[in-house]
Amino acid sequence: MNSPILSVRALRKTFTLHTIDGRMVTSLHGVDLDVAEGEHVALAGPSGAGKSSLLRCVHRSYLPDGGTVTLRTDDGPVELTSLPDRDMARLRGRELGYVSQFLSAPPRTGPMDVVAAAGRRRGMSRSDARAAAADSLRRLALDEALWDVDCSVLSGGERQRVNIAAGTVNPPRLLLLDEPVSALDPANRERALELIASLSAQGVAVLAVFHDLDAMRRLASRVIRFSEGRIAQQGSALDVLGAAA
Ligand SMILES: Nc1ncnc2c1ncn2[C@@H]1O[C@H](COP(=O)(O)OP(=O)(O)OP(=O)(O)O)[C@@H](O)[C@H]1O
Repeated sequence: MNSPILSVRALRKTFTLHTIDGRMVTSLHGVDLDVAEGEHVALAGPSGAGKSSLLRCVHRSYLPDGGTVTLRTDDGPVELTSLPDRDMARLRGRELGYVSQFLSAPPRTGPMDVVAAAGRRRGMSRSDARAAAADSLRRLALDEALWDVDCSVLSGGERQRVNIAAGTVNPPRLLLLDEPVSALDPANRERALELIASLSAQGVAVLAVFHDLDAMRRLASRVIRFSEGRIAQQGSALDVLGAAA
């Protein structure tokens, strides 16, 4: 493997459920994984296995309880679990992206502004960001009549396309995807998967959760199967998922 973009070592996350007598739930029991430049790693496994917890710990929307998450950046390796919040916010703009199933857009903001703002955060000029945003929205077939309407009036599938466009415009070095195409109809899902597939050729490292075996088979250079907060198996999509539909 090329020198990894992302190295996760001994990552642990435990939640304390204060409303249920302080019961502890451990979602990650010491996970190790690397993701190389241009590699697309898909996380598989049953509900509750720890897939989203891993993405959130890498993005640091969850603070892990132990272990390290190291991202290779232009300024060298950066250990994310101990990074000051301000530096973390800066990295999230330039180097690390997260696309969930849900779009979170500021009030009274339209798709064009949301996607162009993502391009600006990743260092593009205002005009380049708007041109790239138009390109992405067109590629995902979002009707141009919707580009300036408030995102809150969009359908679930339209919002997901805005989210994918924002996550992939001038893409970051590492992109985390958590069920990004779950609300898309077949034709729009196809466009979104093609866009995501094209990221590898640009050297973008992707760590993704899809509940859709077909998407994993098409996109993943490696599949990691989680079980109860641990890596149970990893290998090619064929090895881990089998050939059956
Ligand atoms: N914020 C939270 N508070 C308490 N428990 C949580 C929290 N987030 C996750 N968990 C618990 O951690 C475990 C792993 O959850 P996680 O969301 O990572 O699983 P997953 O593999 O992504 O599941 P799914 O495929 O259903 O999204 C589950 O038992 C879940 O209830």
